[in-house]
Amino acid sequence: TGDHWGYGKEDGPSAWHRHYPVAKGSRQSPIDIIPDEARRDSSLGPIFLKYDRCTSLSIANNGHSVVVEFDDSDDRSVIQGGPLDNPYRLKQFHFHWGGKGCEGSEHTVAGVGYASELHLVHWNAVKYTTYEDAATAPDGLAVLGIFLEQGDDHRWLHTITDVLYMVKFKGSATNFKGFNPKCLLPSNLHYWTYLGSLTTPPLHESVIWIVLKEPIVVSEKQLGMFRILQFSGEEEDQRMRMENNFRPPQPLKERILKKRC
Ligand SMILES: Cc1ccn(O)c(=O)c1
Ligand SMILES: [Zn+2]
Repeated sequence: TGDHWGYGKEDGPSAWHRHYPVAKGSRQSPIDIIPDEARRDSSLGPIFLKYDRCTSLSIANNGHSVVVEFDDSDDRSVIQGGPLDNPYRLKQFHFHWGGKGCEGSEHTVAGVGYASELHLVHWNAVKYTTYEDAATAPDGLAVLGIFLEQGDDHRWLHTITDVLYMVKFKGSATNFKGFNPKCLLPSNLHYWTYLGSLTTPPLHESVIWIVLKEPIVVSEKQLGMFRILQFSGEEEDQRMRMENNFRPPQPLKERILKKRC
């Protein structure tokens, strides 16, 4: 049992449509962002990230990425403003990355990918009772996407990379309290926004995407730490290094990409 999908040749993004036909839907993610084609929308205000009282709980390897889970039992940490009609509660964040020296982001900008992409997943607890309900609703989730560019060491990312050895195998998890993802934000919160989907199965078309224009900078050494993770469990014989866990861009179809400069 468990997930039958992955990022390999047989079970990767090009095969996901067999079990998840919405993969060929009208609002799939990620997309290639073409800045010149993004429409400036005067109704789009700034986004506000109220993470000061956030409560991280654990860090885990779910066989597809490394995920930091938060206590989302109240509105202590939310994203609001921008394209959002109400606050969305922070539930988890995770990363997508490539192989050594290769691109690994999900969104691309004018056809160019970044080394990695951080996704902060929030859900609409005003309209929906549970995350699961929100995850299937057209305005249920808001995911903040942040590009990671290779360069100097990131001052705070080591807080995460230092504990990755504890969640090397699929299904492993450990306590991870007191981490505030505010330290992973770039200085400028200008963004693109569009209506899309989860980028992993079940690929629900329930995400209001907010992708920041300014990447954060992390070192190749820090990126390399993510590659000690394995897709496979400790008991499985073939060792499968966790890398290239990204879905390529999907057709924009009838959607408009908007921006707030
Ligand atoms: C909810 C969810 C699940 C997977 N990914 O990649 C996302 O970006 C968001
Ligand atoms: Zn993601």
